[in-house]
Amino acid sequence: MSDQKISISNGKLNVPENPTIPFIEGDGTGVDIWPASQLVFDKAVEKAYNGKRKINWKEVLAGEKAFNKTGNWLPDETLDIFREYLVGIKGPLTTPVGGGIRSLNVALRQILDLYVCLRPVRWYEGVPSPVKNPGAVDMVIFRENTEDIYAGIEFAAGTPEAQKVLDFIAKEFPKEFNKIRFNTKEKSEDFWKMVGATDVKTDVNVGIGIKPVSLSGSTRLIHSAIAYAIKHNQKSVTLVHKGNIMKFTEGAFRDWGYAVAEQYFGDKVYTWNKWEKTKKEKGEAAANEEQKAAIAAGKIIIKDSIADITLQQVLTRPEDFDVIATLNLNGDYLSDALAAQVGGIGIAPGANINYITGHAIFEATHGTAPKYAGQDKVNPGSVILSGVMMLEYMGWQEAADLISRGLEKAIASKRVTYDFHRQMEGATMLKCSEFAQEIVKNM
Ligand SMILES: NC(=O)C1=CN([C@@H]2O[C@H](COP(=O)(O)OP(=O)(O)OC[C@H]3O[C@@H](n4cnc5c(N)ncnc54)[C@H](OP(=O)(O)O)[C@@H]3O)[C@@H](O)[C@H]2O)C=CC1
Ligand SMILES: O=C(O)CCC(=O)C(=O)O
Ligand SMILES: [Mg+2]
Repeated sequence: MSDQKISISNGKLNVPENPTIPFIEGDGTGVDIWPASQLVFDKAVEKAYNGKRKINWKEVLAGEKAFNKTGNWLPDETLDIFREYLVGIKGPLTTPVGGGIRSLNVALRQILDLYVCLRPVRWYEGVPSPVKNPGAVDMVIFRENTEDIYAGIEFAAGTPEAQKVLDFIAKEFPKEFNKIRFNTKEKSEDFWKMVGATDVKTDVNVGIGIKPVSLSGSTRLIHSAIAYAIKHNQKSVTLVHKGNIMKFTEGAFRDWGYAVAEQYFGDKVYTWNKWEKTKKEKGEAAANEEQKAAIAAGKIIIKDSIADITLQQVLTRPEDFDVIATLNLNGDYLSDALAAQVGGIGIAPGANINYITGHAIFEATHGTAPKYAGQDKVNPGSVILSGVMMLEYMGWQEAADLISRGLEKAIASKRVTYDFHRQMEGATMLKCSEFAQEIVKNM
């Protein structure tokens, strides 16, 4: 098949009839999920466009497969191809805990500057859920994808690098240095007894991590979230942060968020920042009246919520949340927690997008689930729905709709993979590949 590239001009994607789309199969359960997903995508495109359109899949390497074949975890060629072809899709990649390589998933997002991690969370009729009213869960998470502690600026305890940073803080910021508990490696025997250990002779003590959060990084993420809320007629955007504790990173994210809303979106939005101002000047009743009028006029409410209570409230009052804009780590936690409410991680899709350059890589929210690798067992729904997001992004809505419908019907007929089967009464358990075929049958 000829090599046709997706391109972008004046902010609009140009998608040829037979676009080449690079994909990464993924580690672990990637070998099961990818072929199942590709089958669904190809059948949907064929059915929607009677063979007039077809995706030309191009495998690119990353993770274990890349390392085994090339000695490199993330070959430059893979990055070049994603740059060149604009839109791609990937399976999960393994990241070891503690030592070893840094996350390839995070590296792809950072190197290609895919600053929005977009994770919609909605319920499909019939999907088993631990909450009473899963239908009320309909949120879209905009997770900042390039900064925060994911920048990976960390120094292991006991290394000369960590010591250098500690020495710098001791010299330049003595007050802050004293806030670092156990800031010296000189410890007496009594000290080690006090922490519950004996016989410890080690230089290892304080590991250091740095959390960069910028005005530019926050602005572009929050701008995208509000623009999305306007385009999709959403009622609110909630800025989720832990700004009471991390004042100049997460607190700044909130303040910059309100500034973005007021500066760029003017009378399309009403912010809680404005509510506070009116309350101070004219009292609470006047502020409430102002907000009520803004809602009646169809304005989007821009509000904020502290991260810990947010994790409770998305469970207890999900109808209060529409679009959520948040920092990288909060977004990671929130997306797995929210996925649980609507059927779990096996059906939670996502996309990494740069809305300016048009680059996008679609990927599941879950990881490699290594204990199930190669068993043809896990739910391919998360990658399949990420593919639905990709088709929508390309403007191939008809193919996207066919897949959504096929998935809904497969679930309604209770023919599902193990994760849904264990929560459903009277369901038939299908393998990963069989569930994909079931979706195709129901398209
Ligand atoms: N973007 C990416 O590529 C990501 C990669 N990772 C990486 O994946 C590896 C494993 O991470 P881990 O924390 O175990 O998280 P995983 O998401 O891989 O797995 C955790 C659990 O989630 C459930 N699960 C995961 N995938 C599916 C699926 N397709 N269908 C049904 N259930 C599923 C399983 O639950 P149960 O046991 O209940 O059946 C599984 O044991 C790590 O190396 C991590 O860094 C993690 C997240 C994202
Ligand atoms: O990169 C990883 O291994 C984990 C990433 C992750 O948890 C996520 O993107 O949600
Ligand atoms: Mg995660």
